[in-house]
Amino acid sequence: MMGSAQKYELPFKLNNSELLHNLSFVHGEWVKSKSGKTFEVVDPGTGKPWTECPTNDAADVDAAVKSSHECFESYRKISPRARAQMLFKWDSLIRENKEDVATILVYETGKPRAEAYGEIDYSTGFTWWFAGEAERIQGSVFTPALPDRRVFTIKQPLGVAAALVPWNFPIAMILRKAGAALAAGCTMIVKPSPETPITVLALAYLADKAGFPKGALNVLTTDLDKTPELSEALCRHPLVKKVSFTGSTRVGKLVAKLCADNLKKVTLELGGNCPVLIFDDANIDQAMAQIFALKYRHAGQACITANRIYVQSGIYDKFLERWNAESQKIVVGHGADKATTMGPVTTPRGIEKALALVEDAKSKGATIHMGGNAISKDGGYFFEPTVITGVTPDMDISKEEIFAPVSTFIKFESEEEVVKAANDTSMGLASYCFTKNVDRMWRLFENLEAGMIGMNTGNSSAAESPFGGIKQSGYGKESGKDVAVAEYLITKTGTFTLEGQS
Ligand SMILES: O=CCCC(=O)O
Repeated sequence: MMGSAQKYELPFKLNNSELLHNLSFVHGEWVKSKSGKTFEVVDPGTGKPWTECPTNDAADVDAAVKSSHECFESYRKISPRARAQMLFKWDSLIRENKEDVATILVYETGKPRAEAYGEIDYSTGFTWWFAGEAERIQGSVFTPALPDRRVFTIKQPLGVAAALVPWNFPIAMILRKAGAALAAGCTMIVKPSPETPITVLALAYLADKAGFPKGALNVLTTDLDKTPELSEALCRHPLVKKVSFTGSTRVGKLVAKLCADNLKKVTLELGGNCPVLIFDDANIDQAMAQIFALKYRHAGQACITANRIYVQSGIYDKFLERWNAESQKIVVGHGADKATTMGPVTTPRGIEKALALVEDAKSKGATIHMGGNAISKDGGYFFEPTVITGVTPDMDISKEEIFAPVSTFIKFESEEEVVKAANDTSMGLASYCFTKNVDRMWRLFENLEAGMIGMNTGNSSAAESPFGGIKQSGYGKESGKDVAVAEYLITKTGTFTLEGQS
């Protein structure tokens, strides 16, 4: 690691210290930024920096893109089986280094170790899945209306892709995007979030070890200030043909605008404001277990988390009582502590936003049943598990992504009323419903406006299921059969006129 040993004390020890890199990775080399500037990587559980990474800016983009493009020219011709084998090798190496990768993840995101393991298991689902997908990319052949013609389609990789990824699930987001791109025959440049570059660099190191050629997966790190400049340079570079972004709707619109100038293909996984509908006839144990895990996953910092929990009046009091009792049991602490069941939020901005949302709700008449405050503990960014009732549509907390361990409850009477309320948002990422009435469930599946519907199910993200939203939650699909790899392919149509076939 560059100069960090003297400047910072590493707060953990790895079994395989080779995994730890804090320079950008371009064309198989560990490189500094042209400016030589760096930014600090902070442990959210203590607020202390523990390493630094290059602050790349627009001046660093061309070399990285040219490397990716040079690699693309040969990588596109590698057989799908060879691409699958590299993805499988990458998958095995990540699994072999699971303990260490989890440690880095804990010290970058703050999530508890058990959740870090969970993220790695979830994420290697993508490498495994896309290894399989690589060999199943196929075109078609058919006879059109004109009988002397034959039409065929082939699928070809788009070219260099750029991935702009968030900090909440840095392993899952990289493997979901890079898995699809590399399976398709594209190369990729990743711009990790400033909070989680080291996790991403460890994955790049393992991709290199897995045999991917130089330039197949480049990583350019940068800080918060230079993120817009670096991202814009990537979106505008003529050799970048595709951009995949996961993050806020506000930034997603900027990315779409930048890419629209050159009609680049874009996948946008944007904000969520996901409703949960729990009906009187639901299995309360099932709903509790599923939604509790969903809500408190990574201290509420998931785009598909439960943002608004609607409970029907017949079970409302009982459900709330159980929710409060379970929430009281949460042990908030550093992700590396064995007793911890919920870590800090990842950034101080997360604390500020949660406080502002709670304050706004309170000022508009909501009741705070528990929590509502930051926890001052060891310098970390901790927030109390918080339960709020009496939430109304005019409150910011019911309009915005909370991204903190704050649960909001709303009582409802009828299916019609709750569907209207659930859909009353510009977002459409995921919705969840709990009922044992099959007809109602089917209606909810059809009537809820979201890209993913959990039916008696909380978190349903999986490599084999298409992931993606509608409305202002974005467009395009990641993961799932055919659709995710298709985001990185073009379809070329050939038409052939056949003579002598009477
Ligand atoms: O936060 C967004 C991604 C969460 C997931 O993949 O389940």
